[in-house]
Amino acid sequence: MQDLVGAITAGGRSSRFGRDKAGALLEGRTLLAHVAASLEGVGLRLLVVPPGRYDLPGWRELPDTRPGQGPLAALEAALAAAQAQAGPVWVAFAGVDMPRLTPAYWRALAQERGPDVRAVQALDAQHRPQPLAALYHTSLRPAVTAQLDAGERRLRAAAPPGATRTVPHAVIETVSPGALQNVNTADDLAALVLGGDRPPGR
Ligand SMILES: Nc1nc2c(ncn2[C@@H]2O[C@H](COP(=O)(O)OP(=O)(O)OP(=O)(O)O)[C@@H](O)[C@H]2O)c(=O)[nH]1
Ligand SMILES: [Mg+2]
Repeated sequence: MQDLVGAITAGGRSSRFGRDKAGALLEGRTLLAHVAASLEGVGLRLLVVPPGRYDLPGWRELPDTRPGQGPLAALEAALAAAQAQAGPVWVAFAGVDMPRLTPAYWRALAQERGPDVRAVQALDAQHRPQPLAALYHTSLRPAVTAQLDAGERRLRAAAPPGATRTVPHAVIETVSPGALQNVNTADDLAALVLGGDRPPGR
């Protein structure tokens, strides 16, 4: 994991959750702390967030270059900073709301990197590629900038169809059960607390 840069995008409004979901507690730790723990082994840690919002030791705060423009804009900022600080490198890009991510999850994705690959994504139970909790190479930054300049805001646009590898859901469930569970609402969190096994609700 040392050769990965970790980036957590944490500038959302949690409008569906009703209060800042990054600070919500699950098993005595915040959701943000759970996600950060999954990336403890990476070489460089970036938190894309409005300045001063969180105190996350070991993580370097990185302000949005296009504040409030969503996770695709946060990915642009992360790829640019990763390239500037570490050169051409893979970025493990996560949201604040996937507390079941683990180092084993990221290792499973990292195994799919290759010379002609620019993004690696997990497939959910419906075989849909998951754009958060995915790997993106810094060489995608110019394409992401062009997409944003053209008005694109969907994170899923970042993964180039011809250069994206996917990891089957069955593999994900074997190495890191429930890793894709995503907390968008209070009910999603309650389901996790109860050990429920809902599909990701993004
Ligand atoms: N840095 C940054 N992160 C963002 C931005 N918008 C959303 N995110 C993050 O993207 C991730 C996934 O977004 P959502 O699950 O929709 O979270 P959200 O936008 O806070 O929640 P809703 O308001 O309910 O959509 C979360 O980790 C958010 O914090 C943004 O403009 N900048
Ligand atoms: Mg979400």
